Amino acid sequence: MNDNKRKAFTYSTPTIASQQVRFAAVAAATNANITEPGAVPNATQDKINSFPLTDLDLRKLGRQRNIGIAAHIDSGKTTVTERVLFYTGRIKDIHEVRGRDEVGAKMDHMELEREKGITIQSAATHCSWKATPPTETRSVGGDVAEDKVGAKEDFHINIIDTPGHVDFTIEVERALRVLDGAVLVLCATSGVQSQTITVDRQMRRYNVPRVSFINKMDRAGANPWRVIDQVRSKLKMPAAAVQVPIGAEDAFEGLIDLIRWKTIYNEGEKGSVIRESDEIPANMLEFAKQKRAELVEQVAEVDDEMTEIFLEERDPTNEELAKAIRRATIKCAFSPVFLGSAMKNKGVQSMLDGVCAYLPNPSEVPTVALDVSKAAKEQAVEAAAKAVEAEGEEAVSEAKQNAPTPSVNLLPASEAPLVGLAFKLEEGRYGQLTYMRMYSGTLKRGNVIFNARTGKKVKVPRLVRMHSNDMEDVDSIGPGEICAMFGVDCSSGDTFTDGALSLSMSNMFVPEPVISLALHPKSKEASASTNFSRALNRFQREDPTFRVHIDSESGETIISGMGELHLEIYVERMRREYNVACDTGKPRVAFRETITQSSSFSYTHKKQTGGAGQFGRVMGYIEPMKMDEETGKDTAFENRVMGGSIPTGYIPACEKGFFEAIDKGALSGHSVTGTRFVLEDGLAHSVDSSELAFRLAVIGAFREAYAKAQPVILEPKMTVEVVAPVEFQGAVIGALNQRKGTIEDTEVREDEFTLTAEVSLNDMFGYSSQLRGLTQGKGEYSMELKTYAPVMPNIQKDMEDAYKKQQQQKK
Ligand SMILES: Nc1nc2c(ncn2[C@@H]2O[C@H](COP(=O)(O)OP(=O)(O)OP(=O)(O)O)[C@@H](O)[C@H]2O)c(=O)[nH]1
Repeated sequence: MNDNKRKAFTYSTPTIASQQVRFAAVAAATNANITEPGAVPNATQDKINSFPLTDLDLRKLGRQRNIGIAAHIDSGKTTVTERVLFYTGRIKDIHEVRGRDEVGAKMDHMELEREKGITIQSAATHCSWKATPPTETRSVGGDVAEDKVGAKEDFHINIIDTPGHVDFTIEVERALRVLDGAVLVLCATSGVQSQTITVDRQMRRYNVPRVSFINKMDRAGANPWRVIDQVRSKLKMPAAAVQVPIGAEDAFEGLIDLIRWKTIYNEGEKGSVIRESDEIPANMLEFAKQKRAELVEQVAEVDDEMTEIFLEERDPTNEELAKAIRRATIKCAFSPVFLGSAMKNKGVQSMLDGVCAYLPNPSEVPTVALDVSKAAKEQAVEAAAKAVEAEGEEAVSEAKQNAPTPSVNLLPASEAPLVGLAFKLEEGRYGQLTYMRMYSGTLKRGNVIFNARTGKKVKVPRLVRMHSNDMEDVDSIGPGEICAMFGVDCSSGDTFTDGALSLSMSNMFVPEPVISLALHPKSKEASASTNFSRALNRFQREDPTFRVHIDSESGETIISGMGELHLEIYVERMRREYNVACDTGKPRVAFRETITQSSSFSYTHKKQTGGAGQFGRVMGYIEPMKMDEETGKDTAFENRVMGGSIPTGYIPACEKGFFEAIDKGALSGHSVTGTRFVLEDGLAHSVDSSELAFRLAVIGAFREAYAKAQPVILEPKMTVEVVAPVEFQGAVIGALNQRKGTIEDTEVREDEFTLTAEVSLNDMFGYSSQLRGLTQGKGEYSMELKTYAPVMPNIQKDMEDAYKKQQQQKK
């Protein structure tokens, strides 16, 4: 080991000059579509830049972290969060998830969550933490030091504990959209699981840097090195441990910190006292050296400065190493791995130090907003036209239509114009609670703010900070913070400003529901009561993946969502919170239809019945469309009509017609997805044309084109992951084969195995009770949407025949 100088590790509180450099660096590193502030002459950007970060802002932001805790189901997120709250002094005692004390974890505050022992809604909280920098010693001299951690407040951390179950994936999406960093919790035995892969994908979608925490080091079969290998191979994320465990499984005692080169033991009541020592156990010295070398090598792969040090064959100083880890983590190029056992109260404080040391503060995360002002749009259209001026009129017109909405970079300056994103709504005991992430400016109680989507003004009567379901009133909230407002009417995803600038934060990815069921109140009184519809309205406003519609044929209320558990929870909440007990129909898979090739249309809708006629002619084509990764949308209407052959006033009616037409596909009555409708030309009549005529023309045109575009029926294919004791492996495989599943991977560890298979959702009904029966209740499974794939031709034929018969009967 080299003579590591213990220089003070700064948390690199950014300077104003370094801000500009950072934007460029982070933008390049994360591949984000970011314009460097000031690079384009832009009045809005100039205005934003005229409110630079003050020294006070920088000091505050440097100590601010907004983090999420995300993982596969049951990895221990809630248990970890509970420990964090205890060690930071936010809660006075620890209550276990499904604990015997019947209190339940603080963060699982819904009655249902405590009963089922799962997290359903993400909960927000905040705490203060006196972090020990990775290059400093916890003690003030002496070999062995004791320090009551958390005694002195320092870093301010907002935490969101998210559900692990895939049915509640929107909660994870929402949280990651507004967080600056995350802790990815992994189980030391089960490693990277299916939902870990989903969470990883979501983190990448929003460029969220993460530290990893391998939990459950006390479990039989715990093997952090295998888990780290999986993070590298399955998640393709360079990662290395910054700690080495002392002892394993039952004998897991403590950790060796590979940067500070110290041993760490949790002692005292519930592990709240940390004992540190410079003495590395002799039998571990070689191994620890080897692991530190591995850490340096991994970081050198992704950080230029560390590469140089590596090539010089020099041992980096602790400070150099910690800084390189920080740079690489913020670029999302590396994840430092911490180890511990939340349940046995070990390692959580060091992980928290890691959050403060390696995850970015709000000023280090590029924040892009769309400039939706009229002036900016006009400027963008002009610039787009100018760029293709030489290519002729058609190119100019196309460029004008496709001109992107200009974007600007926000700075989290407290004096800057206010911009905040309402990322989550919750109807609580005291009315609607709107969670906001503040991106710039300061929000004060009593302020009047503007909803960028609706243009409506609202007054903020009450501002609170959340601590699970408890709240604390505050007078103002600064940039980079997370808070909640009371009494502000809006939808999830709305942007709020103070009216000084017309800005909108980009949209959130909303996955489409995969399952639906019919729902009716058990009693006539309940059906007539307003509670039934009030509950459904509330759930829809809170959760964009929960949808309700009335089936036009049966008149039944149909609810759709992300899985059986998702819908089951809402039915249960309806009974408990609204006193409406409901009967449900059999869950049905949300099939879809799509086209497999382009086809053109030229369609005239013409009706001459006495008085005014109807006339509308539309020409163009439909084509397959891929899903937009950012928004999750895969249908679009594109207007390319030039020269006014269809008057612009009729275009919205055409668009309406398209969305009406795709609501029910011609093959099976399921909605049509993956389709773009391009309207190129048409004809109108000065007297007989109307909005209705064009709407009907588009519906007719779509039908004509659809039949020629080789349509197919799609079904959701799921990735199913089963973990069970080895003796049940044969039975589990047999049952999945019967369900026409394709086994993709099996991994056997000492006494349990993990199996991954692809199975149609339609073949998965009743699997949880079957698995319970097959494995004496010891098997667990999780399931998530992998893809939509065409159903087998014979099934498509059966579905088409059944739909035709149903249509004929109606006639
Ligand atoms: N052996 C062991 N068990 C743990 C540890 N941490 C959590 N558990 C247990 O694992 C189970 C799941 O823990 P939770 O904290 O609810 O996990 P979660 O990830 O929040 O679960 P969901 O929110 O339902 O996804 C509980 O029974 C915990 O007691 C640990 O360090 N070691």
